[in-house]
Order: sequence, then structure tokens, then C-alpha cells
Amino acid sequence: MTSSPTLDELADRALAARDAAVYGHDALITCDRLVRIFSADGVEVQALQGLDLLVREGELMALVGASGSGKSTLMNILAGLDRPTAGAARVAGHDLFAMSARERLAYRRETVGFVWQQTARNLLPYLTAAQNVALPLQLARSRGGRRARAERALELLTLLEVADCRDRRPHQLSGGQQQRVALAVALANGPAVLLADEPTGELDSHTAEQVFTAFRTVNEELGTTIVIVTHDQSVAGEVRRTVAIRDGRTSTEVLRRSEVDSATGQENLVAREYAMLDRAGRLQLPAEYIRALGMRDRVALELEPDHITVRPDDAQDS
Ligand SMILES: Nc1ncnc2c1ncn2[C@@H]1O[C@H](COP(=O)(O)OP(=O)(O)OP(=O)(O)O)[C@@H](O)[C@H]1O
Repeated sequence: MTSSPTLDELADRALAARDAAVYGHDALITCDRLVRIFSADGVEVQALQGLDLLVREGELMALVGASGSGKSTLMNILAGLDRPTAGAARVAGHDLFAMSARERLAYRRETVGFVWQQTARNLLPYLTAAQNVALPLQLARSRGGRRARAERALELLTLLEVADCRDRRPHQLSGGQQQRVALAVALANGPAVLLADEPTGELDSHTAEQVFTAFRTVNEELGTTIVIVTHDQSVAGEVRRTVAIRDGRTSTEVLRRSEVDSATGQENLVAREYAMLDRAGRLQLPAEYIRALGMRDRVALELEPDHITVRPDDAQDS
């Protein structure tokens, strides 16, 4: 028989619950059981089905997933262009669920920057590269006049190695140059977070690598936190953290770290795959693992001192 807790024990529990860290309290981006349901012609699509994601300040991470898994839906919510149906999403202290229209506009101008796959969405065709970068500064009414804005634009274009293109319009730039100018536009107001949806999707592999290098430079030199949605394996393979989305939820995560080979002294990047464990204890096993062992419906679990074994169901149904 279990005895009822004493009043002192209840008080201790209440204090412990109050002091327990809130989920994502130290993250720059927190998605907590995020849900987005679209209704079209009486049909409901659950694009996000309780997605959890934490991104810490200064990270450069990639999001991958099959077509229709919910990547763009998540990016649109983080960009402040769409609202979640349920759950919580916080970016740099802003509650994306509760923001007013005015706050949402200021958030899009000052807190997040975005680079999309299509140039037409990133740059205005009738403005030069420098004017495109100066425009968000003007809209955000940043301090300083036209000259200060021009200086800031040139500073960013120089960092991204496209200063020589400053007086050209988008159609006079190569695809890679356009994306680097787009990156400068996104950074104009010094956002805390940079979001990029397939930024190298329309580029050949050599140019894609140069553009990705530009993202890395921004992350290292300016400390900007960057989330890139990509199908490009070479991009996903070069970041320290790649999170996979499956059916509207984060499913697995690959972390890479440098290890020095003690024999040769050479530095190698070592990758390790992790599964996400949500706060209810739910774990999503990678589809290929499930297929390889023919698992379905039920699995056998065993708790060992330092790990848990998951085996195909071996019970005889009687
Ligand atoms: N505005 C919308 N109305 C109805 N359904 C939508 C809408 N936007 C997205 N969806 C649906 O939500 C699901 C997730 O779509 P989403 O665009 O986020 O996927 P994705 O992972 O970005 O795919 P892709 O890699 O092809 O861009 C899909 O089933 C899609 O059809």
C-alpha cells in the first residue's frame, strides 16, 4: 500500500516543479508540441503534428525531410508568416502564437532574416544589390541616414564577397551572386536568427558549395544562428547538426564532431545518429531500422544498467 504524501512532501514537490527548468528556457528557438492544420475543401491536413525542436544561440543547423514532411510549414511559422494551430513557438523571446499583427511585422523586420530558394522572393528586380540591402534598413527606420545605410550595405556585401556587384541589378548577377546578395539583405538589420529554405536548390554543386560557405562565414563571423532547410546532402553533411522531420515531427538527428586521430594526428568529422525522445517518453525509430528487423505493432523492451534494448516482438500470441 502506498501512503499519502505529507503536507511537507507536497510543498517540496510544488517547489521542485516551480524551480524545474521550463522546456527550452535556454534555447533561442523553441518549438513545443507545435501543430499546424490546414483545411482545404473540407479536408484537413496535419502538416505539423506536435513538433518539438530546440535550437541554441550560435548554432548552424540543417533541417531535412521528405517532400511534404512539414519543413516549409515550420519555416513559415518561424519566419512569422504563418501561425501555428496549437503548441508553442518562441524565437529570441517572441511568442509566435500570441504576437499581434504589429509585433509580427516588427519581428519579421528585426528579429529574423530569410533567404528563399527563388531569387524573385529575395530581391527586388529594379533595385541594385546595394539598394536591395539598404531597403530593409530604411523600412526598419534604423538610425543614420542614407550614407550610413550605404556603408552598412557595402560592409555586408564585402563580407559575402559580392562588393563588386553592388551597382548591378539581380538579372545582371549569377545565381550564386544573387543568393549571396540575398544573404546580405537578410542580415541587414542584424537578425538574431537567419532562416533559409533550400537556398542552394537552384544552383549547381560548385556554386551551392560557395553559397553554403557564405552561410558558414556569417555564422562564424557574426555569430548569427542559422537554420537551413535543404535536400542537398553536401550541405546537410557539413553542418554540426542535421535534424530530420518525418510526418510533421522531428524524428532523428545527426550530430557531427571533430575527433583527432591519435595515431596520425589528423582531424576527422565523426557523425552519430540520435533519435528524439519527447517529454511523454515517445521515441520514433528510424524507418530503415524498423524495416530491417521487420518490426511492427509491438516491440520487446529490456532495461539494462546503461541502455535499453529494443527487439522485434517475440511473444507468442495465445
Ligand atoms: N496552404 C496549405 N493548404 C493545405 N495544405 C498545405 C498547405 N501548405 C502545406 N500543406 C500540406 O502540408 C504538408 C506539409 O507541407 P510542407 O510544404 O511543409 O512540406 P515540405 O516538407 O516543405 O515539402 P517540400 O520538400 O516538397 O517543400 C503537405 O501535405 C502539404 O500538402
